[in-house]
Amino acid sequence: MSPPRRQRALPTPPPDNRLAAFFGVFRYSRRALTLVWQTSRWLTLGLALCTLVAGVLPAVAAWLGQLIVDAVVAAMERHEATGEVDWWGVLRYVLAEAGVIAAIALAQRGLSAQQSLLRALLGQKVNVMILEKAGTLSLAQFEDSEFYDKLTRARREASTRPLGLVNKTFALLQNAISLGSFGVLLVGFSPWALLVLVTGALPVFISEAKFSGDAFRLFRWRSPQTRMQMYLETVLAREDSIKEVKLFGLEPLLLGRYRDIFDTLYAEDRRLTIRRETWGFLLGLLGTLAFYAAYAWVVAETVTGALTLGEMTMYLMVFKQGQAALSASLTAISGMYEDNLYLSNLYEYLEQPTPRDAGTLTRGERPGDGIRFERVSFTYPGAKTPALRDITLHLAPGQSLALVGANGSGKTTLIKLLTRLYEPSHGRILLDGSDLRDWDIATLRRRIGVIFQDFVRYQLKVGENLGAGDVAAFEDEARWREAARRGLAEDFIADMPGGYHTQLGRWFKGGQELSGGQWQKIALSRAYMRSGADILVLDEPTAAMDAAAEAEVYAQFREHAHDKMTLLISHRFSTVRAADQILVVDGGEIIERGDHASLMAQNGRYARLFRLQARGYR
Ligand SMILES: Nc1ncnc2c1ncn2[C@@H]1O[C@H](COP(=O)(O)OP(=O)(O)OP(=O)(O)O)[C@@H](O)[C@H]1O
Repeated sequence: MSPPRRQRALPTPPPDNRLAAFFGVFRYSRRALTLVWQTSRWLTLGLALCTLVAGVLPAVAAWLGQLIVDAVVAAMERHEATGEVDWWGVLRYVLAEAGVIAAIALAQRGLSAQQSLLRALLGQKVNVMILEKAGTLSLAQFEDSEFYDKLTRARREASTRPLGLVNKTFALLQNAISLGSFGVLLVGFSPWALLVLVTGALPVFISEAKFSGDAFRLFRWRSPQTRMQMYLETVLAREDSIKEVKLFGLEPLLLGRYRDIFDTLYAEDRRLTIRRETWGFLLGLLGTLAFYAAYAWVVAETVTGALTLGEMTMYLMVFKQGQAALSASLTAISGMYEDNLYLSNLYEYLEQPTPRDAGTLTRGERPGDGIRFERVSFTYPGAKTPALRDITLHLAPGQSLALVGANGSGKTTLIKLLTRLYEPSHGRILLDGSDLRDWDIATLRRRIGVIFQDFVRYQLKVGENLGAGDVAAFEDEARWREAARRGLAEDFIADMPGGYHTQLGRWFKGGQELSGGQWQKIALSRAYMRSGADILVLDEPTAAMDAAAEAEVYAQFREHAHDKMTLLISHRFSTVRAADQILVVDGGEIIERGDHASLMAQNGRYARLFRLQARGYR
C-alpha cells in the first residue's frame, strides 16, 4: 500500500493573506485563557504571580552584578590606598544577589508545580467537554467519517493545548517583562544595540511560524491515516477480534499495513523536521552574529574607558540573557500560533451543530392511538437509494407486529426511525396522534424498551449490564433480579462466582466471559428493565439462543406484552407466526401484510419462505 504523498499538496495562502491568516489564528487565545481561568482561578493567579516575579528578578540580578563588580573595584582601590577593606560594602551585594537567585528558583518551582496541577485539571475538563458534546450529537454524525476525523483530532491533541497556550502566554509575558527591564538597562548603553538584537532574532521567528503552520496542516490531513492506525491497533490487540485474526493468520497483513502507514507518516515528518531544523539553525546564526557584534562593541567601549568594568559585566549579562529571553519569546509566539491552530480543531468540534430537540410533548393528541407510520421514506445520509420507501403502518396498544424480509431489506432502519435515532426523509411517524418530532425525547425514549441485534456488551458488573436499561434503577438489585427472571438470565447469573456483582468481559480483573446466547439473555433482560415502557422492540432477540430458550423467551414475552405494543424482527417464522400483523419487507418497501393465516392464504413471498423453512425442519 502506498498512500499518496501529501506534503506537496500543502496549500500556501496567497501572500497578501498570509499576515492576516497568521494573526487570525490567535483568535482562540482568549478562549483558552478563559477556559484555564474557569478551571482554577487560584492556580491561574498563582501562575501569573510567579511569572511576574520570574520575569523581573533576572534584571535585578544583572544590576546587582554590576554593583558587585564596581564595589569590588572601589574596594580594591581603597585597599591599595589605605590598606583597609570594607567587607560589608561588597558582600551585601553578593548576599542580595544570592537572595534574588533563590527567589527566582522559588518562582520557577512555583510555576512548574502550578502548571502540572493545572495540566491535570484542564486535561480532565477538556476531555469531559469532548465527551459531553459527543452525547448531544446524532447517530448520523457518528457515522460520518469526516466528523470522526474531527473527533479524533480533538481527542488526540486538544486536551493538552489550552494549557500549552496559557503557559506560553505566561512565558511570553515573563520574557517580555525581562526584556523590558533589560531594555531599560540597555538603552543606557545604546538604543541601537537593542535594535540589533531584536532584528537578529526575527528571521528564526518567521521560519518557526511557517513550519508550525506546515506541521499543523500535515496533522490535519493525516487524521484518516491516523485513525486507520488506531483501528488496526485495536483489531490486532483486542480480545474480541484477536480470535479471528489468529485463525485467519491476518497478523502479518494487518501489521504490514500498520507499518506502511507509519512509514509514510514518518517520511513526511522527517522531511519537515529536517527542513525546520536546518532553517532554524541557519537563521539562528544571524541572531548569534548580532549578539557577538554587540559584545565586541561593549568590549571596545570598555577598553577605551567609556564603560566601567562593572557596566561591562552588566551589559554582557544583559545581552546574553536578553538574547535568550528574546528567542524564548519568539519561540513562545510561534508555539502559541501552533497551539491556536490545534485549538481550532477542538472548537470546530465543539461548535458542531447539534440536532434540534425542540419537542416538548409528554402526552399525545390521541392517547391510546399507538404507533402510525404515514408514507415514511428514509435515505441514509450520503446514500444514493432509499433504505425505506413509502411505509404506512398502524400498531395499536396490545398488538404485536412482526417484520420479516431478506438481509438489508430495511427492518432495522424502521426501528431506528421509530426510536428517533434518525428522522424520516419524507412522511411522518405518529405516537398517540402526535408527530415523534414534537415529543420530548426523554419521554419518548422512556416509553420504548429495545434490544438491537448489535447490543452492547458492557465490561461492567452483571447487574449494571441489566441496570443500563433504566438509569433510574441502575443500582437497584431488586429490579435487576426481576428483569433477569423475565429475560431468562436468572439461572446462569446465580451460578456465577459473584452473582449479580460478577464483572463481565475480559478487560478487567476477574472478568467472566459469557456465551453468545447468555449475552443475548442479558440484553433481553436489559430491555425488560424498562418497566415503564409500553413499546417493546426486539430485533433478532433470540438468534443466538438454543431452541428451548427461544420458546421460553416468547412465552414470557407474550405474557409480559399483553397490554403493550410489540415490534419483532426475526428470521425464524416459527416465532413470527404468532404476531397479530406481519409485514414482509423487500428493498425498503412493504410487499405483503396480514396475519399468518391470511398471508399463507395469499400464497405469496411469506407463504413460500414459511414453507421453505418448515421443510428444513422436517
Ligand atoms: N448506517 C447506515 N448508513 C448507510 N446505510 C445503511 C446504514 N445502515 C444500514 N444501511 C443500509 O440500509 C439498508 C437496510 O439496512 P437494515 O439494517 O435496515 O437491514 P435489515 O433488514 O435490518 O437487515 P438484516 O436482516 O441483515 O438485519 C441496507 O442496504 C444497508 O446497507
